Amino acid sequence: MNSWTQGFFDQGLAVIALSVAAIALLLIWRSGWRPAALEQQRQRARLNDQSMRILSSAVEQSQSGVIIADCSGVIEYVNPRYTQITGYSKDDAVGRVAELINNEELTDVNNISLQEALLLGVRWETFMVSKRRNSEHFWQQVTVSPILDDLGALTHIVLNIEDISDRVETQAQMEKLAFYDALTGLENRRLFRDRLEQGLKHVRRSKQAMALLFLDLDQFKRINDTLGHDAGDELLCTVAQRLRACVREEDIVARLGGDEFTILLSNIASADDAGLVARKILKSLLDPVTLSTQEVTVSCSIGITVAPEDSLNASVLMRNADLAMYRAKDQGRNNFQYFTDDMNIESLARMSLENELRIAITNEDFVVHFQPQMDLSQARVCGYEALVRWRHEQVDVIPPDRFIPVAEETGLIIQLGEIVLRQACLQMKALQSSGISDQSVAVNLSARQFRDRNLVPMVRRILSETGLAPRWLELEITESMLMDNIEQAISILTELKSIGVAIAIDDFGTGYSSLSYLTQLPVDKLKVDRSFVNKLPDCPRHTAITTAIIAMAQRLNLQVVAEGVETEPQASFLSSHQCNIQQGYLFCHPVSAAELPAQMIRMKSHLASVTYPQATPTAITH
Ligand SMILES: Nc1nc2c(ncn2[C@@H]2O[C@@H]3COP(=O)(O)O[C@H]4[C@@H](O)[C@H](n5cnc6c(=O)[nH]c(N)nc65)O[C@@H]4COP(=O)(O)O[C@H]3[C@H]2O)c(=O)[nH]1
Repeated sequence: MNSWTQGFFDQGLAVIALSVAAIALLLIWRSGWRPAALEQQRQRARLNDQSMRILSSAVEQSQSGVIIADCSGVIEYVNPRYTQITGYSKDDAVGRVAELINNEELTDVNNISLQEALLLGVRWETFMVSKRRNSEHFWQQVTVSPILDDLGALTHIVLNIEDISDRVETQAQMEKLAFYDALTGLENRRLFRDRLEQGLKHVRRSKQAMALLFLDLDQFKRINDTLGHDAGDELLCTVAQRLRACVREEDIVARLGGDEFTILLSNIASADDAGLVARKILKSLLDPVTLSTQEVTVSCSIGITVAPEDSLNASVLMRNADLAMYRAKDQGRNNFQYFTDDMNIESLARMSLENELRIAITNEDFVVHFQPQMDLSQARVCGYEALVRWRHEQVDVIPPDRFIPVAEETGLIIQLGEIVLRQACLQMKALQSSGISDQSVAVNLSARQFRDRNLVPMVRRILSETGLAPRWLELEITESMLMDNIEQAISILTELKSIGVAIAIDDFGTGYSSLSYLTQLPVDKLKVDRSFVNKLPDCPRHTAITTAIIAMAQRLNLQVVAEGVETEPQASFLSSHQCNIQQGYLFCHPVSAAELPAQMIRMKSHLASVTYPQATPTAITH
């Protein structure tokens, strides 16, 4: 081959080679194979793999149970948490139809059915009770998410399951705390009020009657104080059970607090039905209750109001029933009373009395009257009882029986008591300055004052303010005040005695005092109640009681005072039985301080004209 031929041949080969390479490149190009794209594709596949791995490990380790089912609901996958929650393993679940999917009744919180949600391709959520493999029920929150293909057709369904049993339980407990009484398990005031409102709506619609009963246990405080709070709690639980047993399933029984209960009787035929239930309750409560070792009997007072007759307003009905309950208490307890309109009038009058009393206390519109106490053995006045009167603009003078109970209930007695004590001490001090000696003044303490923490400092302060020596002040407390809590009473009395004042027990004989407790009390005087004195000397029972009290006082070295002495035979009987200190209309009515000097002259001449029999003291054998 010549050099040209050789050259031509070489050139031809090179062209062919280039062409082949170009075609090959073209083919490669057309086939889409490019080195960079190939690399990208590989990378994408790697990323896909990686994210699949991440996703599947996230699903595997998820704290929610996950089920993946095909479009017909057949389970293809469940994660370990699902097994943990339900107890069903992968093998148990895969291949089965997820029952949830085929349940056409299921509706989510937004009121859309599961089937509708799957059709629409939207998320669906609900809360439901389900069963674990071991048959235990549990609360679950289920979220269903449909997986659609490019054309929007359903290919798979993903179910997320949360075990919310603990949350539901906590919520239920919180609701219980908010709506139920922790001690008795009965509904509380809040829920009762709600039920009452609901009940009233029903009454308005159906025209059916409904009754509201308000119950308060009689003397519960005494049981609580004497037997302790645990016994009190036990009693309240027993009462709650008995109340529930007296009414129908659909009736509501609630504890408002303390010893107050309410009952809502729905759909009653007539108001008499409520009376029947009240009678049943009174009877059932009278069965004795054994509290630890002690057997007690409890009664209650019940007020009844009826809707729509009395009102269709919840607050009014509550107030009506409360007023009727107080009427039942006033009627001697252990009975029931229906609400009547006059109770409203009474309560309005009481409210206005309370308001006026507040103003009177601010203005100190009170005057203290003094009733002399006579010592018949020495024919002289030995002291006075201070008795408060309210100087009212329109009524002139209001007696204490009308306003002391209101002052006591409202707590105004604390301020009023201080006003009385100050006036009494000032007056006594004035009498002493006018030359009178050997006379003391007795001031009544109410139950609330007696338990007031500031009582002792207040007495001390008034004595120092007025300059009256403590030995000329006597404080009168009633027997029932002592019986409420004997230990506490002893400690208060001991503190009062340490100031140097004397203590008298008023209305003695009306409570249930026994000699054993009387010996423990640091007291100086017993006052025989006027209910015994006024039947002397003819009533054998009252003469027996009076002489027994006098004998008891002597044995305990206590002074004895008879109050309410109205006749000479009463005075003679008492002095012949060694009760020489007497007080009553026979000698003098309670009078203002200004009237006292004139009364003293009158009494002196009275005492000079009568001789009272004096008993020779009998030797007391202990
Ligand atoms: N039938 C009759 N009654 C007589 C006779 N002698 C006195 N009385 C009345 O008997 C009451 C005696 O007072 P009390 O038993 O402590 O009973 C007192 C006392 O419990 C209470 N009270 C009066 N003043 C005060 C006070 O300042 N504080 C407190 N906490 N209570 C007071 O009001 C109650 C009634 O007081 P008053 O109406 O002043 O009634 C007084 C007095 O006027 C009598 O011979 N026959």
